[in-house]
Amino acid sequence: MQNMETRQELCKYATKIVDNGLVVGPGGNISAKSGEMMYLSPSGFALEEIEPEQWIEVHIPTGEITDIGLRPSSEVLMHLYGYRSNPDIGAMVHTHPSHCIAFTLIEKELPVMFPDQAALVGRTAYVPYIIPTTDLLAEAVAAKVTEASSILLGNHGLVTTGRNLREAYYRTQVVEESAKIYLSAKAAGQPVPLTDQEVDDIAALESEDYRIQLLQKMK
Ligand SMILES: C[C@H](O)[C@@H](O)[C@@H](O)C(=O)COP(=O)(O)O
Repeated sequence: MQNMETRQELCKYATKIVDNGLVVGPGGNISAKSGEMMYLSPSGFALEEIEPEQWIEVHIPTGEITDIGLRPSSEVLMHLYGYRSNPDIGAMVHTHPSHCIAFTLIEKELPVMFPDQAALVGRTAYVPYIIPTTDLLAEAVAAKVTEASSILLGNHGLVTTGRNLREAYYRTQVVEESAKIYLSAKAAGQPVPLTDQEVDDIAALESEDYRIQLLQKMK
């Protein structure tokens, strides 16, 4: 079996995603890149039920799928185009977090509100509702993954990217927490986000060390 380490890592984060309520039932799909291959969840599975050998191998340059008798996620194009669009991406996580979806029902642009959000995620992009699983949605997401590591999908969910699964997963958690904070602040009054200058100051501070410290803190 090729790339057992990547497959095991995928199983680990698939379970965390479910345990943290970021999807329910058979929702969501995740992938990780290894060389020219991506390993993607099969379609219709609850993420935590996927066994290491069931992750679907897809050749990123050609889109060729290694046949193991399971269908790849219906969002295969979204993952494929994402890796093609931004070669720095090592993992992609698509979830349906409830506060993110609620946020997109009333707003589009998620403001940057607190330092960990600025440092770990930065600005979140937005794609209006497009029918799931379509080439159109895949193209729209691929156009955003060069400018943002998190993309809210209107009336649908969230896509995050990272250099690895851990980074993409933490970003999912932070964006969901941000949407939750925004919605509770909005219910109480008018949220006051960080200014552009304050966000840029965090980005300037953002030596790799600072990010790594934050990531370790969040372990
Ligand atoms: C409409 C689907 O739920 C879509 O959002 C899809 O991305 C999903 O979450 C699960 O589909 P797969 O099991 O095919 O990955």
